[in-house]
Amino acid sequence: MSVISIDENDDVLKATDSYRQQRRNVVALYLLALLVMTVLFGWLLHEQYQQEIEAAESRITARANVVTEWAKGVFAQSGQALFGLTEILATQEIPDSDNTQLLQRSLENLTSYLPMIDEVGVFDSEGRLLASSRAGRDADIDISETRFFKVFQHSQQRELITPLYWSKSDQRYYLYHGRRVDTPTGDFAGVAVSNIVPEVFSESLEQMSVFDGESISLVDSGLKFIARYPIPGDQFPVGKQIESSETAQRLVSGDATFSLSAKSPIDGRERLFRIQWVGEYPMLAVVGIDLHELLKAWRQRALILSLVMLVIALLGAWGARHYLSRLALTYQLRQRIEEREQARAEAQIAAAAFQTHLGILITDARGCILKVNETFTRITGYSEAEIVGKNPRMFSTGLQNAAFYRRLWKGVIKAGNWEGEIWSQRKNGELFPEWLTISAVYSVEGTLTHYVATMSDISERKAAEQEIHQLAFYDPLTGLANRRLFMDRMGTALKELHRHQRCGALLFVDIDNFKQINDTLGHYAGDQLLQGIARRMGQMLRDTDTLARLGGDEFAVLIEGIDGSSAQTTQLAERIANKLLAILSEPIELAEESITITGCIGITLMSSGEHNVDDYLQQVDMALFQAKNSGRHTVCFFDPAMQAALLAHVRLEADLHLALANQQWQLYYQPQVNHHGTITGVEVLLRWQHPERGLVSPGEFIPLLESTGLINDVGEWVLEDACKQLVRWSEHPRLCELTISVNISPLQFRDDHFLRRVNDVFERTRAPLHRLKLEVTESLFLEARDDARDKMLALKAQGVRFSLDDFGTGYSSLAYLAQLPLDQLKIDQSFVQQVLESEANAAIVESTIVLAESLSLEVIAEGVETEAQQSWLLDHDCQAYQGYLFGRPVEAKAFEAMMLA
Ligand SMILES: Nc1nc2c(ncn2[C@@H]2O[C@H](COP(=O)(O)O[C@H]3[C@@H](O)[C@H](n4cnc5c(=O)[nH]c(N)nc54)O[C@@H]3COP(=O)(O)O)[C@@H](O)[C@H]2O)c(=O)[nH]1
Repeated sequence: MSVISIDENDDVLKATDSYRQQRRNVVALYLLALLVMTVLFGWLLHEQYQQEIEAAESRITARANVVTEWAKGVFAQSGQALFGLTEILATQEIPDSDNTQLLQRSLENLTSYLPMIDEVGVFDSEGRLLASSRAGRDADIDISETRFFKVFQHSQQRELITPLYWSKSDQRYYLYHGRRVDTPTGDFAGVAVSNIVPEVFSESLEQMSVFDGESISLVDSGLKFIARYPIPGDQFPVGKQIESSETAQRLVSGDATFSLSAKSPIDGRERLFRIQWVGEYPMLAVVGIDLHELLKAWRQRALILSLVMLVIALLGAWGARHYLSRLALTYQLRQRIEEREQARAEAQIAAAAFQTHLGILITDARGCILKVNETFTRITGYSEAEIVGKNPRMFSTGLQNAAFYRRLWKGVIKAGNWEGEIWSQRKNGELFPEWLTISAVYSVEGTLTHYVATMSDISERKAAEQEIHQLAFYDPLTGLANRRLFMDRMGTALKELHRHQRCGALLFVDIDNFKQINDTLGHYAGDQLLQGIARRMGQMLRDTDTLARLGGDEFAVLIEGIDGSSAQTTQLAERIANKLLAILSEPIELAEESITITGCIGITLMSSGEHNVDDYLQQVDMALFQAKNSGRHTVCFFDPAMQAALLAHVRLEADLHLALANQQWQLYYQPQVNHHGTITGVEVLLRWQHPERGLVSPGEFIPLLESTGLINDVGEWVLEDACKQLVRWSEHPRLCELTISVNISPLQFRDDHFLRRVNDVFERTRAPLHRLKLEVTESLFLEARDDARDKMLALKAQGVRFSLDDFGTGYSSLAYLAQLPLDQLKIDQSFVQQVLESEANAAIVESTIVLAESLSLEVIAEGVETEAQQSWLLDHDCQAYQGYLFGRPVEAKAFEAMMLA
């Protein structure tokens, strides 16, 4: 396995890239230098070539000029001779054929001093030969039909030279130079013609010195050779036609002088020619220079330069190659060094890795242990010497079956490795969980060579996981499932329930007065109690049931998988609940005391319906609430009606929050009378004018006001409204004596701000406080008695009076009652209404009246509905009454109307 890091791989790749880049740069540089050198040398050679050509051109131009001038001289000489001859003939008239001898002699004289003229002849106006410088010339010669003659005959042309003309009679070429002869009167008299022989020009050209490869030619207007020098071979072919369309074209286009390169028709050598007309004559001077000869020196220089370039290129190539091979060598060396470094690093890493916190075990392909590391020894307790040569099978614990190992090896063979949790054993026999990975190692050829196993002891981790699991899902005090696990089990149970169409039951168990036990015996005892209860309930329930502690003294039991009707399930759940209550009520030893407790159980049945976990929890909660409300040691099943009531309760509570702001509160007044039947005062009773439900009774909403804390605000409103009423009545002569009794909830009274709020009301209303009576109940004095008493005293000091409401229903300490600043005892209507039927009630009422008398308190009986009841009360010295007999609670207006009627 390679242990080269990604960074190192990057370095290797970078080095390779850099090497390749350098190699490319060197090659590119060399090619660039080669290109520059080639261009430079090429330019140099081209320049030199141009110079050679230009020098040659100027040389042949000068030579052509010389030849031209010279040829012109030849024609000028011929012309002068003819001019002289024709002038003489014009003045002396042309002799007739009979006396031409004189003329012939003249002509002979003429040719003797003009060597370029072979013959001079004179023709008459009919074209017949009159005389010739050549003796014995045939007199019948007639040139009248020649174009040459006709030019003179039909025009005023004075002089004309022909191109090369083949003389049939002489069997040779001539250039004929003719001049018109006129009569003295100026008419056409004939033509004097001189025959110029081409050889004249050849001989003259021979006199010229020419360079190697240079040629000088005279060519007629029909591009036939007249003369040339030098002449290849013995004889020059005068009249040889030159086949050069380019030359012909240039001549036709009117070029008087031009240069061109062409192959010589004479010797076949490539030449640069200078061609120009010889004046006005039908002759061209052509000077050529052999390009091969001309460029000989240039070619030599080009060759030398090319050789130099080749040498430089070769040297450059050699240098570049040398540099590249050095570069390659450096790169290879560097690579080798890096490979060696990497190999060393890998070896170090491998060695370090082998001594890792993981235990490592290496076997050969047959599973024979070859090597283990120190960590392995530390984990298992086996030293390398003890284990090498053995098979790892020795670590198997038997906790994994054969199928497990089959899967394991299948994984190793198929995927090349396997990893997982497995139990192993140490040398001392201790079993421990380990995380094991097994990798198969193959050679380059693909043969299995080794197995490498790494292992880590995960016993601590497992223990920690177990602890975390325990903390997360179990109650640390009782070891029972906690709320989270219970919810989870509920979810699973519901799914099972739906799948198998079974029933289940959910029970909530609550210990009665657990708080008191905690408060009185201490939290340690409370904990012991909870542990004891948990143990007992756990022993009683089946393993398939789930018992959980949800918090505080609240336990939950989940009973699953009940096969049967809902009636059977109900019976079973009830039986279990009763058993639970029974074991709860068994005495338990706590803080060296034997305690007996009771509990309440709420039950809801679960079936495959539409309810979810939350629904069932809500239902069982309600059932428990119901059970608790029904008294101690009770079992209650969830009842949908109960749910509806609770829902209504919840809605009512929501509406209550809006009632004050929406002015939905009203005060009703119920009269209180003395034994004469005179109304002495009223009790104000709160009513809630609900927008949908109509008038709601205080029995429904006062507990809600108390549980929500709204009682303080609403109670303050009642007091303030009552005080305002007192103020209003105090101004009315027939109402000013009335007292008003206001009910004060114990919660309201106990509030820290009660006194301040009441005083604020008094401040705001300025009510006559001696007519205000506050009705308090006995429950006010169950706790924080002194505080209640202090508040009463504070108010009493301002003139406020107190009535003890519902007297007889509580557990008041009479001794303490005596210490309270009370003014009145109010006998509860439950006693009053049964006073005639129940001796016990009558006895209570009687003793209450006596007690009030002994404490110097007034006494009033409430709930008086019949005259018999009033009569009985009067007989027993109760002289104040309240009840439907004297008037139901009514609105202020109705009450006032009744009073004033
Ligand atoms: N803290 C506050 N408590 C209040 C306030 N207003 C009322 N209450 C308390 O609510 C309870 C129920 O009151 P209510 O429904 O108004 O019933 C009162 C009378 O209507 C009823 N009564 C009076 N005479 C008779 C009778 O002859 N027969 C009969 N069946 N009932 C009768 O008794 C209730 C008055 O009781 P009490 O206060 O004990 O004198 C009730 O406990 C009220 O105290 C309030 O503003 N604040």
